[in-house]
Amino acid sequence: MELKRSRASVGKMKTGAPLRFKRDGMKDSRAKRKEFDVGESGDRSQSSSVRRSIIRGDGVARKGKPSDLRLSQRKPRYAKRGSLVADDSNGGKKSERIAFKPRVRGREGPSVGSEALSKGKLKSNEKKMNGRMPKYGAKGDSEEKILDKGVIGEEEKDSSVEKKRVIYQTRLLDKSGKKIRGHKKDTDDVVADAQPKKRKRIIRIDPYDISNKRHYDGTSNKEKPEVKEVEPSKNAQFRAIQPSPSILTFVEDNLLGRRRLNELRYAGYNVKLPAPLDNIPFSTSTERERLEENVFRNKLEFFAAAKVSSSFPPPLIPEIAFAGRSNVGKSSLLNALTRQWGVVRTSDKPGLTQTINFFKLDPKLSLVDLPGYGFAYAKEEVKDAWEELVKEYVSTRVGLKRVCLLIDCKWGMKPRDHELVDLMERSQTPYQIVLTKTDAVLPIDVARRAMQVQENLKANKSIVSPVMMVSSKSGAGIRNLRTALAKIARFLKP
Ligand SMILES: Nc1nc2c(ncn2[C@@H]2O[C@H](COP(=O)(O)OP(=O)(O)OP(=O)(O)O)[C@@H](O)[C@H]2O)c(=O)[nH]1
Ligand SMILES: [Mg+2]
Repeated sequence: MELKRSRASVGKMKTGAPLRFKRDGMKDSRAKRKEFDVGESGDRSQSSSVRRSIIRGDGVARKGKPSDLRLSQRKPRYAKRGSLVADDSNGGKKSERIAFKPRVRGREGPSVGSEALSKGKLKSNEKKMNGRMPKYGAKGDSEEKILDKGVIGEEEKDSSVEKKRVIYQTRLLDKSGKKIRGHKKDTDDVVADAQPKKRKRIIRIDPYDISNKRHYDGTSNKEKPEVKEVEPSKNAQFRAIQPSPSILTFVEDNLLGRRRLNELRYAGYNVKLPAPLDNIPFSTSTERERLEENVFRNKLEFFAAAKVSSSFPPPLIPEIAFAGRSNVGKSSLLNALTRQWGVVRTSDKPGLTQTINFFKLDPKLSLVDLPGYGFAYAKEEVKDAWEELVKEYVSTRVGLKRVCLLIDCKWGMKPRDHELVDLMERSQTPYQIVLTKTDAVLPIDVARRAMQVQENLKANKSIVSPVMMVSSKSGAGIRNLRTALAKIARFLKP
């Protein structure tokens, strides 16, 4: 066997580039593989540290470093897919692109023949490598063939163009329009693609691997899961409320709920005022004079505060109390009713009013501002004490003519509100529900809330109808509440 040294490789010998050889009579692809195999050892074989020998194709052993052997056993670095190598087929002038070398598992070692592995450690190492490499048997052989096909050079590529006879199965119909089965028709010869076909990627599945399998959890897909009837949320329940026409009319007539300025303007209100509907903040006595109810024209005067029941003033004058959760707007409502802003202190911080405050409005009537219950910026024990005080007041106070139970229109009645209602029911204290801050919600929601409260408490006996709806900010509904409360004063005896 004779090896030809390519011109290009001879030229590169001086510069340390790898050598390339071509055997006569060997297929080009084989020859190139030989190039790769012998590759790196090239001129390094001149090195003094001789440990191994590399067998050349003609059986002559060449000396080289152990690394050379390692490299030769590995896939050559420059034999990557699409890499360029010099070849004398082109006269050594140009570099040519060789075909893709497909990756082949387990057969990437040197393709030296068994006769070549006759000397030294190389043989034993090669054997070791072969022992380590997975053996695919017949498959490996086929892959070897693919490898050979894969590395064919340009010349062989041209020669490997073969004409294939491709048979297409066409559908033929008989006269009745039925399909004639099994008819094959020869078509024209089709020139197959000259490019070598890409090898199909085979994914081997381990039949014993259960890591990716679904575990059977005992329920079959056919069985329909029980559909639990989910109770609609509180919000959904609220949205489903249909207010009565009378409530809706009342809301519209009194411009309750959130309104646009234009709407108020068309209704004849001076929107430049902070509270155009009824309230005139920092009102003077002349403005109070215009109030429709005499009793509310009087000056509101603070006369007592109580932290405990023992410090309640004597029940000489009939009282109307304002109860409710903290920050619901009790103190603000007192100011709005009397058009006397600043007499009763208000704050956006829940828990401002901490004592029971008594205000004299008329020789026949006093208004009582109660501390709130529920959330407040105060210690738990203090809040509990307020609640107890309020409960004691509404259930035992002599001369208490009515309790206005204020409910925030946005949030509705809470459990503590119901507690107080129950208490007043037990003590037969007359109470009236007043929805506050109606300007913060839509008119329809004001109506819904009124409807909801009315429905919830319709069985109660001490409740005074109807449910009042007010806004201390816009003044909506204040006039109606005034009228309702003035009636109490009218029939009272001092
Ligand atoms: N938007 C709007 N805000 C209001 C209304 N009434 C009161 N407020 C506001 O609500 C906050 C609380 O008002 P207060 O009158 O102090 O409430 P309260 O019930 O006396 O509160 P406590 O004394 O802490 O129990 C204040 O910031 C008021 O401006 C109303 O009708 N509409
Ligand atoms: Mg208050």
